[in-house]
Amino acid sequence: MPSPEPQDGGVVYCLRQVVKQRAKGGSAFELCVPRLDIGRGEFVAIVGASGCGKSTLLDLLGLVLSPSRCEEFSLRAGGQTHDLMRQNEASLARLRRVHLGYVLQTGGLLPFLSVGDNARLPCRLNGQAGGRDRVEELLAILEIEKQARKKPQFLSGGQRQRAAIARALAHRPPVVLADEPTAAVDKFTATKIRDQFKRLTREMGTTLIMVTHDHELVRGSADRTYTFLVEPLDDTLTRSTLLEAA
Ligand SMILES: Nc1ncnc2c1ncn2[C@@H]1O[C@H](COP(=O)(O)OP(=O)(O)OP(=O)(O)O)[C@@H](O)[C@H]1O
Repeated sequence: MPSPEPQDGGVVYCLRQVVKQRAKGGSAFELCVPRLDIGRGEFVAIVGASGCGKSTLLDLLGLVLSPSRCEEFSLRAGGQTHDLMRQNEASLARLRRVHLGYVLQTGGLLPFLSVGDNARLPCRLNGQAGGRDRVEELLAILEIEKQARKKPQFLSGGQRQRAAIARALAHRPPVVLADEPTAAVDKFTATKIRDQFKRLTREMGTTLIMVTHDHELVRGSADRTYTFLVEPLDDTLTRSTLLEAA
């Protein structure tokens, strides 16, 4: 499968002193990312216990949340460096649509579309030609080509996750973000999906950023693993700082 862009080892995300504060009820949470550089084609795992800020970090990287403050927060994609603090909603939406792919915990497929139409949707939204062939190829590699005409509800959990992976990769984004993509399947299936996902993204030169609570799943497989140091600062404020795991 050809790469969409040359693998130049360049940085895709650059974060410096990024802080996101969230408040709920009487308590507040602060995610701190002192420094994070994510390279093209890397498989980066983000691991940690419930509530440590994994989804908050993924939502920042997915341009769904914006930092409360930062020194630098940029994305290199499409041959340009985008200062993410200087984009309006429309340009953030465009960056998301063109350059990012998502796999959600439960697939996030549209129930009224077939698996094939779900997977082709990003290509259609981006006006990309060749989506049909590309999706057929991806479904075959992911061993779900026989499910292409079915609605998601008729698939097993593992098949749904594979369909979500096909959809995330169909428009050849430089970055794919996956939030607990194997949480709903057994260990054997999770390992198989992880390996297929990793192989496909590697072949395409796509950066894969995967959130998981399951350290075992990514140990020895991810290029780098990050985790969090969680510190209660007082009765109402918890700070969680991103650290590279040993
Ligand atoms: N919409 C929100 N508004 C305010 N605070 C929130 C919101 N969503 C999450 N939080 C808080 O932010 C903190 C981090 O939550 P986050 O969902 O990022 O953790 P997580 O590691 O992904 O957890 P889990 O593994 O349970 O999904 C938690 O203290 C949570 O209560």
